[in-house]
Amino acid sequence: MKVVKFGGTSVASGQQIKKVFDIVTSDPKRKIVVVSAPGKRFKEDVKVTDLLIKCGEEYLNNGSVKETYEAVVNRYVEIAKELGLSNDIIDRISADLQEILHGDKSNPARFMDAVKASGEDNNAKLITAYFQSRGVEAHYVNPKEAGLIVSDEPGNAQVLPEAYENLKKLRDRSGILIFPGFFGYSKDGKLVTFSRGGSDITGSILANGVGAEIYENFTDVDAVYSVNPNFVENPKEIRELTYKEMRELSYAGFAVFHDEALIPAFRAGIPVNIKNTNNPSAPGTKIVHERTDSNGPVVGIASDTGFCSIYVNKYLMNREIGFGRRLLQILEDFGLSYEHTPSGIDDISVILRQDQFDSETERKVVERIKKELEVDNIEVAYDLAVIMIVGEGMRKNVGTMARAATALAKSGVNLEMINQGSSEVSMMFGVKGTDEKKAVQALYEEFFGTT
Ligand SMILES: Nc1ncnc2c1ncn2[C@@H]1O[C@H](COP(=O)(O)OP(=O)(O)O)[C@@H](O)[C@H]1O
Ligand SMILES: N[C@@H](CC(=O)OP(=O)(O)O)C(=O)O
Repeated sequence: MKVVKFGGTSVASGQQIKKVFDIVTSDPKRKIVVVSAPGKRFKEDVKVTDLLIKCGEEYLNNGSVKETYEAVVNRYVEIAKELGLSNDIIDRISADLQEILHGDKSNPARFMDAVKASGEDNNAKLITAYFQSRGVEAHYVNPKEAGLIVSDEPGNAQVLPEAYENLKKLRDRSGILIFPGFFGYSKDGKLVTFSRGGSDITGSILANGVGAEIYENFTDVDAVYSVNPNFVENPKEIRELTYKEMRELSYAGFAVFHDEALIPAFRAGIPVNIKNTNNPSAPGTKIVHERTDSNGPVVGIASDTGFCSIYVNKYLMNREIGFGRRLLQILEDFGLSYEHTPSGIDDISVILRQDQFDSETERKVVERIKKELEVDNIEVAYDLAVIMIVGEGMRKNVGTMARAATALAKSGVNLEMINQGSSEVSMMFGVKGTDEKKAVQALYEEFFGTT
């Protein structure tokens, strides 16, 4: 049995959904189909999830959403028309959205989750109707009824262990099961969404639950490339990656697959195959425990922006027991999560995502660090980019750090910090956000270039 997930671009139009139908029905093992909300049809298009967020926020702020509401419904109307479906399905979708928008708003985060999730939920219903219209036995499955139980963290849910046992029962159902991605239900029955891009997570959970032989994740590229294709033209395709490599790369910016989506598949030893809906015969990229392919030391280069760093310096920091713990405790007291902590003998930097760090929080954090840790110097820097070079081969290869640092220096990029992951599968470079593209291109040329 295979679990197959189709991303937003694969279900963005009637034409795309016809491709989904062909792919699913071409292999009888493709039984469980996870779908996203309609995504972008072209570069400047807006995803239905983003329209829904706008719609929900407008409703919370002023109660008037006519234009945005119509923009959402129109996406489904266009799809239904292209697929030759009757108006019944559109009536169902409009009624559902109206009910959600007129529902309980006393908890805005919960309200927004319900609005967002309707994108995948209604698309799953529409796609089921299309499969049925083509004479195939297909059933829409609601995550509540299937027992996809998650933690009660709106917009950031995590699967709970009991979900897997519940989902196992899907194996016994007949026909093709169409399952909406992106959300589950808390123990007390409240709808909760995963973080953005979370339909990948749903697919992985289902693959684990039903013990699938493979989790196929269909998107709009032929493979995972060794670097973001928006930064380098025709980058090298990656045939095979280990779970560890893919997790590091997706965490660090490879938007093609959600970093949290690897764990459920990894735990059950289920390989993941990333494939292209527009070119399904291409082999795609396989994510496995151990790869046979021997790339060079580096398999991929990922980057992301929006980081800040808190640099702290204190003479004899290395001798002061508990310094690191007390520093991180201060951050924890403010509910701040950190990403990296490169350190030296007398100094340490803590890298955070800056969207959680406003000026008032910065003032209070800096004040406490100065007072409680009696540091010699503290500096906060904003708008950093973090670049990761990743590859299992780095464990055995000497000199990768030197090659990377030299390539960056030659291209005139100033390194703000360096960190080597303890697993030796990744190296992190912090640079100014404005240098991100230049740095990625220099590293790509060094490790994959032909010159
Ligand atoms: N290293 C990479 N390899 C492949 N695609 C990447 C990479 N980094 C970023 N991307 C982007 O990820 C996109 C696919 O992810 P996404 O837009 O979430 O698709 P979907 O709609 O299928 O969920 C690609 O179109 C590409 O622009
Ligand atoms: N539609 C949701 C969930 C998702 O996974 O979408 P996509 O498959 O288009 O990345 C989002 O945009 O976040």
